[in-house]
Amino acid sequence: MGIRTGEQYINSLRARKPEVWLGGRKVEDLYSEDVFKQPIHEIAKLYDMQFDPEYQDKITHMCEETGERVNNAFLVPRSHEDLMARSRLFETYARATFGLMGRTPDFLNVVVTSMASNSWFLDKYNPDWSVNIRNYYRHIRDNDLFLTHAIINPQNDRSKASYEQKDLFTHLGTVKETKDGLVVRGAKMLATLAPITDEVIIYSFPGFQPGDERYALAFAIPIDTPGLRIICREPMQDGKRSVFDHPLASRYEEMDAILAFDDVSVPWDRVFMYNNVEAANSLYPMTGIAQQPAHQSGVRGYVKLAFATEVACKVADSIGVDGFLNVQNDLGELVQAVETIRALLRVSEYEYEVTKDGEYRPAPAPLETIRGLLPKMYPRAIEVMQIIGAGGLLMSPTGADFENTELRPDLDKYFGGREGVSAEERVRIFKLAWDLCGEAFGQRLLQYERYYTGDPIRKRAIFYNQYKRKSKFEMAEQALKDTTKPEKNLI
Ligand SMILES: Cc1cc2nc3c(=O)[nH]c(=O)nc-3n(C[C@H](O)[C@H](O)[C@H](O)COP(=O)(O)OP(=O)(O)OC[C@H]3O[C@@H](n4cnc5c(N)ncnc54)[C@H](O)[C@@H]3O)c2cc1C
Ligand SMILES: Nc1c(O)cccc1C(=O)O
Repeated sequence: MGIRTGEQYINSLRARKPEVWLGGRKVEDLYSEDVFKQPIHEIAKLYDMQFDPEYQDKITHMCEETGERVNNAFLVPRSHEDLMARSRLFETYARATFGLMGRTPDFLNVVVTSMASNSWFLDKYNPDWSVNIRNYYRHIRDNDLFLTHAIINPQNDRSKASYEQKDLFTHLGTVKETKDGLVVRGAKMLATLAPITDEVIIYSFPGFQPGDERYALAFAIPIDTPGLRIICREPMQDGKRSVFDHPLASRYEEMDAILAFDDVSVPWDRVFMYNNVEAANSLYPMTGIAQQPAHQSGVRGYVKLAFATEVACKVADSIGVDGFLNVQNDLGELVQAVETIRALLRVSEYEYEVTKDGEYRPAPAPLETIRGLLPKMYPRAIEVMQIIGAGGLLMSPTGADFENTELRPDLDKYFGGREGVSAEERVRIFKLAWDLCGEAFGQRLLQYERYYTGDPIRKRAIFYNQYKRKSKFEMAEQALKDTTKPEKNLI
């Protein structure tokens, strides 16, 4: 089939009945559920872009294996141009959602592409596993599927390993093998957008110890597999708020969920590994599933930071405060942050690596630097927005107020901005800002930037340790050598 339309995505969603729990009840019809309606349409728009002549060649390509048109997320990069083709896809999808939706289909499709194209390392453990992941890649590529993932254990007692938790199956683990496959039980988090996806893939960050065998597993199943329960967090909005009042929260809410597996059967052909601590710990380093998706999240994070910066600038301009030195200093800092991320992305794309199998990967150090900087830069952009918008952020009337003819003259008089900025224009700008910096929706966006890639503190520590392993500290050694020379040799 190859690329599918938004309508095809929606139709397949409507044909499924995953077990989704929301606010204490089972959702009967996902598509009619207010909270999911708009996000479903935002994802559908991305699918439709694949058929739009303006975007088609930017975000899709002809698959060599099938001769069908497929999304660039499924492209195994074999040249610098391929890397840039992916970059164009990431930026096109990110711009379509202002970088506010982190887990658009491209993210996990890139993960699976990387796993499949580097699956050879699994052969030494079980050749079926690498065959399975490659077939799975073909399946999602040729059906243009949308995946969620859950790679973290629920936060129960982080001071203990999985096998030491109160119940052996608090964290997701293998219960038994059958002739048809594995039976798995327990929970995994934090599956963003799970209710409105086609499939879920389970794997884990490295860090397994002996004793963790039953938890060292990776597999993928349809999201409506019997026994899989999707427990949604409290929604950040009810899905009925007006686009005028909540221009972003009403459209880009990404639901997050815990996945509880109640003796779920995973067919053998969907098992990518199990019962193997060494294989599970090798998954990240051997497959590039840190590097390739970091390219997507770097581009998306760049667009999101640039968007937040533009909104902060519009807030300042609309009330005439951007002539003040302190405001210019803060806004200049945000623009420099955006430029820093843009530059890091370009460095990662131009100083690419080529694996021994000829796969092109963006350079890891600049991408890891983005991962280290964005969790500080994005919250700072939000803080600057709050500081510049000040009391006005809390003082926006509603769209309904603007429609009231008795009230309207007062609104036009008291809510107008600087010369040339009408009341409605100023209020609209402030509402954009409030969704980002005041609403629960905006707080989630901030938490996402802090944690989407794991704990930023431990990530930075790993980054430093890798630097230390590689670096010979040559300049420092040279300077030390110079100062140990006898004084007479120094000029
Ligand atoms: C909005 C959002 C969306 C997300 N979407 C997804 C998704 O789609 N799929 C997915 O799989 N994951 C997703 N994540 C989850 C993300 O991967 C985790 O939040 C992240 O890895 C951090 O893990 P944690 O939340 O369990 O925090 P913890 O690991 O529990 O950390 C809690 C605190 O304790 C400290 N801490 C914990 N353990 C240690 C230790 N051993 N040493 C030192 N300090 C420690 C941390 O520094 C931190 O301050 C998402 C997260 C967010 C916030
Ligand atoms: N955060 C990630 C994820 O959830 C899956 C795969 C990779 C990453 C990452 O940031 O490296």
